[in-house]
Amino acid sequence: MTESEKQKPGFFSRLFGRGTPTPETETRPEPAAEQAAPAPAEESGAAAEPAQAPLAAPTEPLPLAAAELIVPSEPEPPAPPPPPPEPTLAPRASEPLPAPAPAEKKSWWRRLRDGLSRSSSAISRGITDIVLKRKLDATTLEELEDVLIQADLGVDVSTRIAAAIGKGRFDRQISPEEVHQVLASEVEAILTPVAKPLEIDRSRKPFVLLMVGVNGSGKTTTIGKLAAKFSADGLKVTLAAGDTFRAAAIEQLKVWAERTHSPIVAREQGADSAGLAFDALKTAQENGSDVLLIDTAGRLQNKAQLMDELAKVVRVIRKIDESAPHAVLLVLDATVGQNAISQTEIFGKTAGVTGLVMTKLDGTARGGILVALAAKFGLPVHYIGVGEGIDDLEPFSARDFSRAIAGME
Ligand SMILES: Nc1nc2c(ncn2[C@@H]2O[C@H](COP(=O)(O)OP(=O)(O)OP(=O)(O)O)[C@@H](O)[C@H]2O)c(=O)[nH]1
Repeated sequence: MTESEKQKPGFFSRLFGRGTPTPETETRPEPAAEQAAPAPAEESGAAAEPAQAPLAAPTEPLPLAAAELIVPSEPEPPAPPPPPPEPTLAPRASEPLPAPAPAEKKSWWRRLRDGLSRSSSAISRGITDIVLKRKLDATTLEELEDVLIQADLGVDVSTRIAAAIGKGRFDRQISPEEVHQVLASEVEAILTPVAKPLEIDRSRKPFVLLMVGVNGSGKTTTIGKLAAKFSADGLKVTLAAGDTFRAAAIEQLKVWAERTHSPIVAREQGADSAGLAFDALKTAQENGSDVLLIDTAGRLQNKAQLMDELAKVVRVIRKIDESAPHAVLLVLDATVGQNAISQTEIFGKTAGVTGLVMTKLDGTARGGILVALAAKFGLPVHYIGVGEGIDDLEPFSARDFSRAIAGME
């Protein structure tokens, strides 16, 4: 273990949401990585090309200055403390203790509904405060619009929804439920065109999925969750630890590889990620994988370098399969709110993004950003994440999301 890894004791707890790592996991040598190591792509000339070739068509010059991508998102106010536990009567010594209820696994709808509760309660509170007091008029509608803007739905979407609420109801006293209904159906109408499942083309062997996104957006975790899903569907998956910038990202992916019994191609920190992707594609072809999931670095300190690196990864894997990558998924962290718009703009134009995954919708009041993104870019939304667990990622459903964010049961 390197010094830098030793200094990151919180990594495994972050990954699993619990205690310290098992020693085997940390120290286990990675056979697939060793097998992959002898044929570095840069030595084969693959990586020696100039970095200017287009990453994916259509490519355009970078639209924004590097500094814009670096802008940290405004810190979100912390979640309110949980309510104090209900007082309970201690059982008398003579009474048998009730058997502990088996921990019931929450349905996806419940997890989604609970996950989005910070977003939905902020909206619901705002709506109730406004419509219970007054009839619907221009001022009320403007206030409703403000509530939606504050929940990160964006100005255009909020104006559209406020107009729909006002339609035929002007000068009437309306109920919060009526507003929730309109909100849910307007949001669903915006989201339905983008709610598209990720199709794995089985004729591509492997189907190459490039995962992009800024540091900490949840890329590596999402790769792990996708690997688990694909494996459960009977697909053979290979992982490529292409975020060679961070030792922790490589280790994290190795853990997911172990958990999902997937081969992994990994190298030491600082290795050339394009060379690694090249080796990974070769390995995935040789081992008969159906899907190759490639992790990438997402550091923002130097945007041009980041994009060059992504371009190089694509150029190099196209030496083996010119149709690859078959999908480029941008992973976005919902908690960054409006910052997700500039991330989508930049990665969309320079990395040939074909679809989105939004993570961390749990515990944020900014879930409305997904609606703003859908309205602005129309990019397919394939999956959403509402937690760190292996099952906390599901295909995106416009209806479920719109009902959850509107606070409906
Ligand atoms: N609450 C919550 N946490 C998540 C979700 N998805 C990922 N995370 C956590 O977000 C943190 C960052 O995730 P990573 O997968 O390391 O992000 P990354 O984009 O690979 O980041 P780098 O490795 O730094 O490039 C981890 O602690 C994950 O467990 C989610 O849907 N909900």
